Amino acid sequence: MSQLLKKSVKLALIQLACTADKAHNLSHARSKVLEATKQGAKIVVLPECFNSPYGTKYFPQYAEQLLPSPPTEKQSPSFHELSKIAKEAGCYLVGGSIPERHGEGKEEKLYNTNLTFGPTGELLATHRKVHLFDIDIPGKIKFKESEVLSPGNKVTILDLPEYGKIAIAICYDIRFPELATIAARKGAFLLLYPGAFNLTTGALHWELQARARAMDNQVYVGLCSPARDMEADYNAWGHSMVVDPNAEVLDQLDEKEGIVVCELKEGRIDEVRKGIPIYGQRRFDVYPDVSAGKVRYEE
Ligand SMILES: NC(=O)CCC(=O)C(=O)O
Repeated sequence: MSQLLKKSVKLALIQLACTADKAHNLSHARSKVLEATKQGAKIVVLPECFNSPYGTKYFPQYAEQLLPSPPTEKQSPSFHELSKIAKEAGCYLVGGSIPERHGEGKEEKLYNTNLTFGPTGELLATHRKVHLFDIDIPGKIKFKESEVLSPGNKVTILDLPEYGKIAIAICYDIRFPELATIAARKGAFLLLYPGAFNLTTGALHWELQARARAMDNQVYVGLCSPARDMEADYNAWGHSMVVDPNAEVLDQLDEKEGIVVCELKEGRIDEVRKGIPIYGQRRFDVYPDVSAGKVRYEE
């Protein structure tokens, strides 16, 4: 069996206390990433909307232009700061997400976009949230990202030469197991979701979704939330966590700011898949319509 994870690696999830002050969020993110890499982390993840409040009214105000790439400092301070942080810390930096503005006038669109940088500061991948968070649970929570955001249209998988492939998606994307399954079938050892669940759905589904994606695909899963702020319009669930390929929670935070650092072990995926060998037992002859088919993805 081929090793999906070529060598053990430490993953850090930074549950950042995000504020309305973008410059502060960026410098705070820098100090937390450096703290994580001092603990040996080589892959570091920031939360969804880590440099702005989370809410449809905030997205236009905080949006940055990313294309054509590279943007200028003025067009995207976050792009430049994340690139510098990745280089200074010498890590793969999965930069949570930021609101992105693309196009002008009637053509203008906003996206919820992840930027991922490599240890020399180069941009490795972008992922625009594919499934927008539109829900309405009477008396509990109503949220409609699609009022202001447009969806992305690809599965995002990237190859980290020393370790193997990882996949990135954003928050509500986790509810659509197809993205995860496609990424795992294409060889990802780790599925990462910067995300900001809330007090209603977080309690119900956050851990369940993380463990389900790990169990279905027998890969590592990391969910990285902002810290909870009860003064903010949107109260994030927190509980950033790492789940192993056997769907066991390796570590998780509570709702406060913090860092989770976990070692992802070479050989663990193979061990789990050997014990419960669903990978070799699929019956695509019975359900050919759910095989990967024509999927738009980027490596
Ligand atoms: N930011 C989000 O996409 C939130 C998703 C969420 O809370 C959920 O229940 O799903």
